[in-house]
Amino acid sequence: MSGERDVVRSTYLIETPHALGRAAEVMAGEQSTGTFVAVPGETDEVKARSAARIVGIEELEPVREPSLPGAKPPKEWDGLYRRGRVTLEFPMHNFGPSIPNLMATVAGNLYELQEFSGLRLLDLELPEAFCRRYRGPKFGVEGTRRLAGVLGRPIIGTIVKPSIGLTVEELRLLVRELADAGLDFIKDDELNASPTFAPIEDKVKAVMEEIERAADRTGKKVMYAFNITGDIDELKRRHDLVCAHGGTCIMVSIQSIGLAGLAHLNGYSELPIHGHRNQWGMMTRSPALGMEFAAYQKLCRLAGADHLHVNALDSKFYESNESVIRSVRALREPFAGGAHACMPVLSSGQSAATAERTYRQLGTYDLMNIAGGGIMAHPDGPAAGVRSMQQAWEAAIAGIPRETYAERHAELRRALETFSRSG
Ligand SMILES: O=C(COP(=O)(O)O)[C@H](O)[C@H](O)COP(=O)(O)O
Ligand SMILES: [Mg+2]
Repeated sequence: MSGERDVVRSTYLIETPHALGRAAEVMAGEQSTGTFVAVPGETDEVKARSAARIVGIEELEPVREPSLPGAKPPKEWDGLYRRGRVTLEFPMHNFGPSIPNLMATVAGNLYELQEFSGLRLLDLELPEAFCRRYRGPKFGVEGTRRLAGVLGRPIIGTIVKPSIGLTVEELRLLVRELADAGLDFIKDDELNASPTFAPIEDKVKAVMEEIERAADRTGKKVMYAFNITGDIDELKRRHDLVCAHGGTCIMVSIQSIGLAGLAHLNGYSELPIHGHRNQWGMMTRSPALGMEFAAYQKLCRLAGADHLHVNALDSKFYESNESVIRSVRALREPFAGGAHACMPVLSSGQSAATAERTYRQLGTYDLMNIAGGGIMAHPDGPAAGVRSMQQAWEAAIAGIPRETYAERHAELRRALETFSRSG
């Protein structure tokens, strides 16, 4: 809905030695018209114009130990840290449809308030005005599929491994092998943007020569996500460089360039933007701090991420499969009156051994499944690694048990022997 008085709603999990209502008042006050003491300028008119409102408090089970250090209890205290879900409503005219200023309001100083021993942003409800200001992904799932030429199955890809250290000539040979093996997508690791021993200018030239040569042979143009992460002026130069060489994708570390950097890039980008969420762990791993992916992904999508990392099922990271499944589903949900279609990127500890369960649990193949070690470390080499991933997904989509399919597909069989983990 859009109107005279658009509002943003933000929902938090809080933990506090104070009464929940008192703690919610502190949050609402500090993030809008109030401060630690009443100031004369905070008139009724000012409050009517700009104060945040508490629109929901739901009490949860209290705890005896604080999740975070530094909370200061009231003088009279029963020793409990109360927990609850609090929803605040902010008039949007306090910050306008501006992601950087929205962040300062809904995810700013409130994390430091001494009234709290835990505070986590769970979700955000944004008005349509955000959708009008930020255009969101230009390619999304459809556009990426069109450019990569992949329909009816996931986009299967790899991360160049070793992540960092290959010379341009070593990279060239690897790309040649992967492209010849029929891989859909290759990406730089987040550790590898423009190392001085393999500057991006040389990398792009060599990689695109190999990709074009393979396309001439096979008719298939591999999508390569070049990591263009850098300072703001470098983003434009590097984007233009990739375009000039016929590249079809760029990648950025979203936290490194910031959401405003991403939105700026999206303003002129002619290519799908592959959003890598490294550093996200420090914003989310503590359950009593940071934010949920439900909130974060909306901001990334508005700012223009065509692809967004969600970890993966059975990955090498701490995140549970349930949480990954929630993230994939969240990316499909429209919000703020727009679709912002964004492709989930399942990456981290992936291999032919992870495909079957991934498909069974997600029930969709509208995703990118990307395996670094799972392709590079195939016992018969990267090309066999590519084929093993393709075979694993063929079997999964056809509903054929992977062990059955592996009887007639040697690459899959060898991959399962190598990468299957218990559990
Ligand atoms: O950063 C990530 C995930 O994002 P991305 O995969 O895009 O880099 C992982 O650490 C690895 O790189 C995945 O490699 P592997 O498949 O060897 O675990
Ligand atoms: Mg990586």
